[in-house]
Amino acid sequence: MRYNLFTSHVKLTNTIILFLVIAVTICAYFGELKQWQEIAWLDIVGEGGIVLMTLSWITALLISRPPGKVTTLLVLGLGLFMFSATLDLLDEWLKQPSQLWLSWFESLPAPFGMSLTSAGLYYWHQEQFVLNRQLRRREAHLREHEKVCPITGLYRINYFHSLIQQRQSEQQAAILGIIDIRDFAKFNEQFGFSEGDRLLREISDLLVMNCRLNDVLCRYAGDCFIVLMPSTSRSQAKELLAQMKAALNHCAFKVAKSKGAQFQHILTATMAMDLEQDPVQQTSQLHQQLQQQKALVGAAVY
Ligand SMILES: Nc1nc2c(ncn2[C@@H]2O[C@H](COP(=O)(O)OP(=O)(O)OP(=O)(O)O)[C@@H](O)[C@H]2O)c(=O)[nH]1
Repeated sequence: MRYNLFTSHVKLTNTIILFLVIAVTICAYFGELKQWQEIAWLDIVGEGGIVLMTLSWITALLISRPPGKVTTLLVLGLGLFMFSATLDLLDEWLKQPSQLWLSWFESLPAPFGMSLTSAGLYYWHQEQFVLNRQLRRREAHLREHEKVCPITGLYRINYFHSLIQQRQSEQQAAILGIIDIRDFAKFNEQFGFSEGDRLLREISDLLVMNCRLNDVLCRYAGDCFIVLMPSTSRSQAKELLAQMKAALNHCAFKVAKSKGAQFQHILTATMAMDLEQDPVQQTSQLHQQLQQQKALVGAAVY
């Protein structure tokens, strides 16, 4: 999710603009234009770069983060640093009178801002710790957010393959499970693609809730999910998948603009992870097992 600078962070955005206006006003009011030959262009490039980079960091923070203590500390800290840097930059064009309060005004905000940024980073670390706990069961040893499915928030299948590889290199056994929603194409046709997306999101949340702490759930493709269950016997894995199936079967999904609830029909399959076989082959073998089950139960299962 991206945040709007002018609606989600209106106070912080105004504060940053105010910092810039104050810096320019002070310099314009007290300063005196320098002669052309007195201007150090190299300093302008360096100091201008610092101001622009700080502004771009502030913008990136405001776009990426929700309002709250961490965002406020980081943005105010960087804003004060940018304020000092802007005064420093404008000095290159304007001679400032050597008044003590003015030099304090230029020097003090930067260290104060850096202290605020440091406090913000400390709270960010704590926030991330909590988020990491929430992310368990969705990811294991890696974090590569370009591999995450934006609809369900789950990692895609290539991440799952890297997990298998990792376990193979550590000679650690696991059971692989697959979960498929029946007739999802019909659901899309009947209620629309965006309701289909919402159903996929709800299903993945429910599946994550039914996983144990060390299991990792990923999206296989379309309406199919795959789970890695470490240190698990085949019967435990079957029991776990039966619980997931029951949870999904009983979930009364309320479709927008429809009075009734929709219940899902689920198929699952499991297999023991092979410590030697190629991960891609293993997951497609598991998917094939599922297809065979589909062929066996056909449409009569409902
Ligand atoms: N809403 C939505 N639909 C998707 C997404 N990805 C794939 N699909 C749809 O999911 C459907 C999957 O179709 P199938 O593989 O035939 O699955 P199914 O209709 O459940 O059929 P069975 O599993 O055989 O019962 C297709 O209609 C795809 O267009 C997605 O991200 N969002």
